[in-house]
Amino acid sequence: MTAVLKPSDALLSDPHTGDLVRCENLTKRYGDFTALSNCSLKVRRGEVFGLLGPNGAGKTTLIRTLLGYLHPTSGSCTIDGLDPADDSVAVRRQVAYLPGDARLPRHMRGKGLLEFFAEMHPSGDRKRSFDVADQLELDLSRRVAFMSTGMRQKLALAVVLGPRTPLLILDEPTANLDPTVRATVLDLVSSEQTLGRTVMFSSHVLSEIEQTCDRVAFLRKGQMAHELALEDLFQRHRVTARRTDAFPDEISIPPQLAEWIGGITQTDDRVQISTAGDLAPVLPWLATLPIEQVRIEPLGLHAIYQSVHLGETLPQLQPLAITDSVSPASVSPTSEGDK
Ligand SMILES: Nc1ncnc2c1ncn2[C@@H]1O[C@H](COP(=O)(O)OP(=O)(O)OP(=O)(O)O)[C@@H](O)[C@H]1O
Repeated sequence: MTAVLKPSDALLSDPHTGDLVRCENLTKRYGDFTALSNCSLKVRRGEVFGLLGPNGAGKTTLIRTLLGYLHPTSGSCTIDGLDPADDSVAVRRQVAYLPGDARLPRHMRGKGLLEFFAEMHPSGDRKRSFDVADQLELDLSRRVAFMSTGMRQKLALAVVLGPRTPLLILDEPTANLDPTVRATVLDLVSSEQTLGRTVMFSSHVLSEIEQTCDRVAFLRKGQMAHELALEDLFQRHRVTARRTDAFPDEISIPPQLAEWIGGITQTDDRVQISTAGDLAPVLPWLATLPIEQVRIEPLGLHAIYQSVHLGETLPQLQPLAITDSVSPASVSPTSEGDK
């Protein structure tokens, strides 16, 4: 399903360019517990930015600090140059926010609720909210109390996608939704970008981030562990092949390919090579290796996520050594150029 919002609906003739969101060394402690530690981040205008991280990594804390619901322990953040700690009302005018645990008045019917929120928000737009509800095939005649969890999520999305704010922050927008509706929500997110809005969203579903985002940040234990442009990810591949008997214990990477080839990992019967960048210069070299049953696959966010989760530090633009599918104990000899 495709969203029907038209570019003519755009409010966003924002003359500014550059970063809409900035965090600098943001730290948030709850008592003795550090939920965010020295996080720095920039979200450019007009991009869809994904926040990834395991449960408890600090995603919601970061989002709520950006909105001024929480005050940083140290460091700073701004939205459109405004500091939410000083000017949270002005910041919230710029942002439509879908919390992970959106609570809606249970006694209201869907229709009345959308009208109410459209009137409440300075940039509210009743028609857009109703359009979104329609695309999500939501029955607005029901009371919130009698809606299923997924229906309430749809209603919350219709509330949040209505106002014409420059920034949209969605905390797990597709939680509790079936696969068809998830796809519609991702289409809606992409439409918002077409309309010129900047979108930040968190999700545990890596394929959604891959499909929708321009850049992604990985939070791990409150720290900004890695940032990645998806364009860069799509240039990374993993070559897996069976070693023939002629395969040497060590192979050397031709110097002219050094910037394309990352880790080489070998087990008894197979070899795995990670690449970054255009495959064209690498293929002729691969063809000279004594290997067979060659498989080349895009690296994918999952492999990166696993590496970040395991605490590896990944270089931004250099080739990656991803070893998630090979037990380090079984690797022999361990790689050349491996991290
Ligand atoms: N009010 C609070 N008081 C104390 N600790 C808190 C509070 N809110 C969050 N935390 C802790 O801060 C850490 C980060 O929580 P946060 O909700 O930001 O994580 P998250 O990445 O959004 O997780 P999830 O993916 O599970 O939603 C967690 O360890 C959590 O227990």
